[in-house]
Amino acid sequence: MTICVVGAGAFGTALAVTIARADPQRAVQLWVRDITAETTMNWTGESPRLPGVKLPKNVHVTSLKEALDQASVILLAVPAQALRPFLIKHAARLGGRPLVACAKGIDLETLDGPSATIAATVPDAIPAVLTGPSFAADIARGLPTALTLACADEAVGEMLQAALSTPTLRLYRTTDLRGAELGGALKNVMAIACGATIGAGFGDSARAALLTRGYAEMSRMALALGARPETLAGLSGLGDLVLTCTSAQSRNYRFGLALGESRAPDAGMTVEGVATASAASALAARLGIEMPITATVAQLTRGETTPAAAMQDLLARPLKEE
Ligand SMILES: NC(=O)C1=CN([C@@H]2O[C@H](COP(=O)(O)OP(=O)(O)OC[C@H]3O[C@@H](n4cnc5c(N)ncnc54)[C@H](O)[C@@H]3O)[C@@H](O)[C@H]2O)C=CC1
Ligand SMILES: O=C(CO)COP(=O)(O)O
Repeated sequence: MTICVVGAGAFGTALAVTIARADPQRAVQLWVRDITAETTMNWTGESPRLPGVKLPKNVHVTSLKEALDQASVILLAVPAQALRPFLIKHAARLGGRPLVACAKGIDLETLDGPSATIAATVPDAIPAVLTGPSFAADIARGLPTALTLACADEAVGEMLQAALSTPTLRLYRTTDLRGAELGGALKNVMAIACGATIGAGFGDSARAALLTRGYAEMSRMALALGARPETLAGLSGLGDLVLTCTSAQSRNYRFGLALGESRAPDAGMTVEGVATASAASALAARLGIEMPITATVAQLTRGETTPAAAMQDLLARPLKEE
């Protein structure tokens, strides 16, 4: 099986590295969008997004479009808002095989998750999703990690699970694409909320409340869209929520922390929760469901409120049953 990973950022590189290490006989293509990126990575032997992680010999960095044609499985590790443009641009080269979305977000323009985006742009591909609690740096260091592989086609799901699991990266399987991808997308929004809460000095109890009520919001949206509750309770939902809302390794959490501390966030980071907060708010309005934390994070990221005012508004909401 020929595996091609699209996007040589932190996550794409970590996946390519761990898959390649597991079987030195297997060539893994790591696709970058231009020759400059290809030359730089071949020269340095690493990705600028994952410094210090040397690429094994069987990872081949390439910008050749033919690498897409030749792959039997393609992992899509570009940011969520870049996924649809990438798929539209290369649709003719991507059909007829599994496309595994690794991005965690909701498209701001269509309000679709990655699997619906694949279905809409490359209708004859088999959409799959790889998601769950994992920092790229941890995967690349070979630390133990467990993720969710979602694919509606059970046989293809089993094939992908076997092909992408490694001795340190353990994949669990589900057919609930919607639930898996929504957990991954929405936990980023909650991580911004939790970071802002800690940054503003509201304390660990407030964070636990936000994490828990955030989980209720995630489940509400996912169930409204046909997801299964057990998916939300699994690695891709609760698992990733806990990781991202409690670790300063998370860029979404750090972005929130900066907002809470009234300082500028680090520049140039991929922070999926920013666009996804607005997309999820719009989707909640379309579905007619309440997602107050998500709406608050959307306002925060657009500069329409402050952490202090946001917390006051959340606390002042009408009292209700849990
Ligand atoms: N970094 C992490 O620990 C994890 C990230 N993810 C998810 O993976 C996705 C990507 O994140 P990172 O790799 O961390 O971001 P990153 O910012 O490190 O890298 C993104 C990469 O995508 C490339 N890219 C953007 N548009 C492209 C296009 N049209 N064609 C080819 N390449 C393109 C960029 O050049 C960059 O190298 C996000 O949705 C993130 O939520 C998921 C799990 C862990
Ligand atoms: O998705 C992740 C962990 O599972 C990575 O989180 P960040 O994008 O917030 O760094």
